[in-house]
Amino acid sequence: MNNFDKVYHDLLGRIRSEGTFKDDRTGTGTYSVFGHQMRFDLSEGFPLLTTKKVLFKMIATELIWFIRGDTNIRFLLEYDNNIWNEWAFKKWVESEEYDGPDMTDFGRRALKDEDFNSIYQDEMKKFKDRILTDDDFSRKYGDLGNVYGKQWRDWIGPDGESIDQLKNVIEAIKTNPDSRRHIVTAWNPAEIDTMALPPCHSFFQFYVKDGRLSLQLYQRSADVFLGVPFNIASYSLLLLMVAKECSLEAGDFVHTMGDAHIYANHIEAVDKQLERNSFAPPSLKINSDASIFEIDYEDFEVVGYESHPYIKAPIAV
Ligand SMILES: Nc1nc(=O)c2c([nH]1)NC[C@@H]1CN(c3ccc(C(=O)N[C@@H](CCC(=O)O)C(=O)O)cc3)CN21
Ligand SMILES: O=c1ccn([C@H]2C[C@H](O)[C@@H](COP(=O)(O)O)O2)c(=O)[nH]1
Repeated sequence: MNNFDKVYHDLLGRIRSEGTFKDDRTGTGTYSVFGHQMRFDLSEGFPLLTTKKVLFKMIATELIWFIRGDTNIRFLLEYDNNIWNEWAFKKWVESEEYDGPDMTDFGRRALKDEDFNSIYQDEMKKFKDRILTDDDFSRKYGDLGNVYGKQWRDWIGPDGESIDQLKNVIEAIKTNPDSRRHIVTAWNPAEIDTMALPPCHSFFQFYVKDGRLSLQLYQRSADVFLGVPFNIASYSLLLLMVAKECSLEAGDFVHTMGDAHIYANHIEAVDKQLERNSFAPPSLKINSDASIFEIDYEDFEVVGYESHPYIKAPIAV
């Protein structure tokens, strides 16, 4: 087993053996542990898991969306990235303007009721088309509130001033590498209620030693089967980009989690994945000298990614 897949399988295995059942906001139910840490040494390759297929395009376009300070799903949909649809859709169907079929609790109902699921799929398709084609509609209902991108790039301070945390942290790494204050936080308590979902990957810190840049993330809540493979690759990609920007080598991505859970309806999928062996990890090339603020999805190249097939599982909304 390669080291990357191994530490991830260790977490799955730990939750399978020690995780206790816990109800959760989505009504799905989870097996959960509190407090877990994984470490990925990026000199060994790029941690895109190989025991199931993980879609790099979804990860890279979401990260570019954060870096641009964008909070509207239109950008994601332009790349056919559908991972945030449900949370924008929820705001739409709960709004005064929505007068279509009742979509209460659509996430869970779509799993249980086939007739409802087909009505839901129709409504979702109409919603996506409108986000892509209708500017006013998209401004109003495509926006997820002041989520990651807004806080990273345009945190509003007490006097209304804009704070660009990402730009500041990169400047500080370059000019004062030994600082212990290289921090970006998406957790803005004053704005949580504007957000479609309070930040899960909430807070990260950089660390420089011997020409190597490391990053540690605190993730308050971790959907270990669907979210975590994305989060690992996303922060590793961010680390590679910031390291390049600062002319440093990429060191370790340290992933610290609070409530690390497997949803009850992912257990079968997890057990299937746990039976698989890994391939050698891929590597990642950035084929451009553009700054992190200008980089495009097309500038990334995943080299040598061999994986087992997808394992489908429903997302808890
Ligand atoms: N319950 C939950 N888990 C999450 O991981 C999560 C949320 N909610 N809400 C916000 C974002 C959205 N994220 C998501 C959403 C969907 C997938 C997902 O379904 N992944 C599939 C393939 C997706 C596709 O093909 O479009 C996978 O197999 O990885 C992953 C991460 C991560 N976050
Ligand atoms: O990047 C992400 C975003 C979300 N998640 C998961 C973690 C939880 O399962 C849900 C959020 O629900 P809360 O009730 O707000 O904790 O989304 C993730 O793993 N990674």
